Amino acid sequence: MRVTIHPSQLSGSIYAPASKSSMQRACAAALLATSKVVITNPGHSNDDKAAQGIITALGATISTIDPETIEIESGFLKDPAAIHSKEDAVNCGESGLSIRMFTPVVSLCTNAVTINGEGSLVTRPMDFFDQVLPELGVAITSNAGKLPLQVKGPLQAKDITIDGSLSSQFLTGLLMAFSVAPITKPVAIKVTDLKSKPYIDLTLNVMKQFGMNVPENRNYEEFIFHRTESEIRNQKSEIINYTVEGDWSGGAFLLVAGAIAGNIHVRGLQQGSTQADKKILEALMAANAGIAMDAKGITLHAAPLTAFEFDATDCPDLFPPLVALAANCKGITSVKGVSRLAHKESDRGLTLQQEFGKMGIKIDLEGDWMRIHGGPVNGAVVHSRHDHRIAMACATAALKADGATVIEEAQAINKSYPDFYDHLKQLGATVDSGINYIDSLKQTFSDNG
Ligand SMILES: O=C(O)C1=C[C@@H](OP(=O)(O)O)[C@@H](O)[C@H](O)C1
Ligand SMILES: C=C(OP(=O)(O)O)C(=O)O
Repeated sequence: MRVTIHPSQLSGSIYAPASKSSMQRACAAALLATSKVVITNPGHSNDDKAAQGIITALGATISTIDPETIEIESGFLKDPAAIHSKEDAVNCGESGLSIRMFTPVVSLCTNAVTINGEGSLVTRPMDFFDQVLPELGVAITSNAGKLPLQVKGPLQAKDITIDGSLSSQFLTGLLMAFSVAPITKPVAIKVTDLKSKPYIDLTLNVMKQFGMNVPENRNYEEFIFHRTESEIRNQKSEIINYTVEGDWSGGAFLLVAGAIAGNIHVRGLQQGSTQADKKILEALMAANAGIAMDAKGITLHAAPLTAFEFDATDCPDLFPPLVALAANCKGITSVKGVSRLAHKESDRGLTLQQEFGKMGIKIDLEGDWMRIHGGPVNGAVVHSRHDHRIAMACATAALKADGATVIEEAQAINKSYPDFYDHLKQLGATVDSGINYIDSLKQTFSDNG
């Protein structure tokens, strides 16, 4: 799909989408719950759907109550001594979090399960599991550290040391799995060089809200599970209600759009959230954005923006919206943490440099630093590179370009924020989407032979 964004002035009010990080964790926690779970604001991104597909394959039943509410009944732990998955294969779609969080959970099963995925996920590194799972009694085969994986448990919770420098998502998965695995004495996961720490706060926060066995967090270096088997089984028996948080990662694009082309009001982003990408507020303030917060939400209006310095090591998903912001700042903005971007849906340091280069924005990559030279932004033909955040970054910057910007393979946004272009339109942006005139001519010619 090709989407054209025209330079636009935004106004009005919009709700941020549901957080896929919050929703996917809620799906894992619901699978591991022994009582019924009601989830409000479940989201409908591809990653949300992948997580729901996985827990269904593992044996959970999901019922839609209304567009805003689903119910999950699991039974996955009904025989804790012999956990069995309903199906012998799960598909994680394109979701890094889902595969890395659910692989340890799937490894609790006594039957062999194949874990696969699609798109960019097949090239993302999973060799962590080749090293760690055998130490926990799990037999694993992989395609030289990539998908597909096949695991056969059951996983045994034991003292272990892991490397947290590539991704926090592996630790999230181990924390979920260890919380239900039988133990007779305290067990510790030691972590070296943990990155993306706030995502672990989100994991622990979801576990707490579900009444799970939450480990003691010793300065993100050691996570100690103290509760023994009989205490773990004594989980909450009443219905668990969980509301998926608004998404600061997708919301960051709306906030930047408001800062460069607004006057808009963004609702549904909790200021007390543990989400890493809440840090976008600090960047907006450092850039002198016109921003005001009240109990109802965040108001942004276009104001002269200045270059800033920012460390995105622990919130790597902010790089794309930060580049859209920095492209509209006077001066050279420096963002730290480029090394965290190599293994996302694209190699984001490079794809941002290349796609924004087409829009006339120069980006230098200097070791772990990205230097973004402020605009003017040119309208151009850019490509999503099959990465949702690249598509949204280009679309956001395009609001202040000197002409129309065409985004190819623009449907990449469906991974996290399927309503993104519609939300821009609701805020008054001129967005043309669907098959355009040239595509329809091509289609006509091929139909006519
Ligand atoms: O746990 C999560 O929900 C996520 C963790 C982050 O990954 P890393 O821990 O690999 O940085 C982030 O980039 C990803 O989009 C979502
Ligand atoms: C990298 C991302 O997600 P994941 O790792 O879960 O695929 C993202 O949403 O930008």
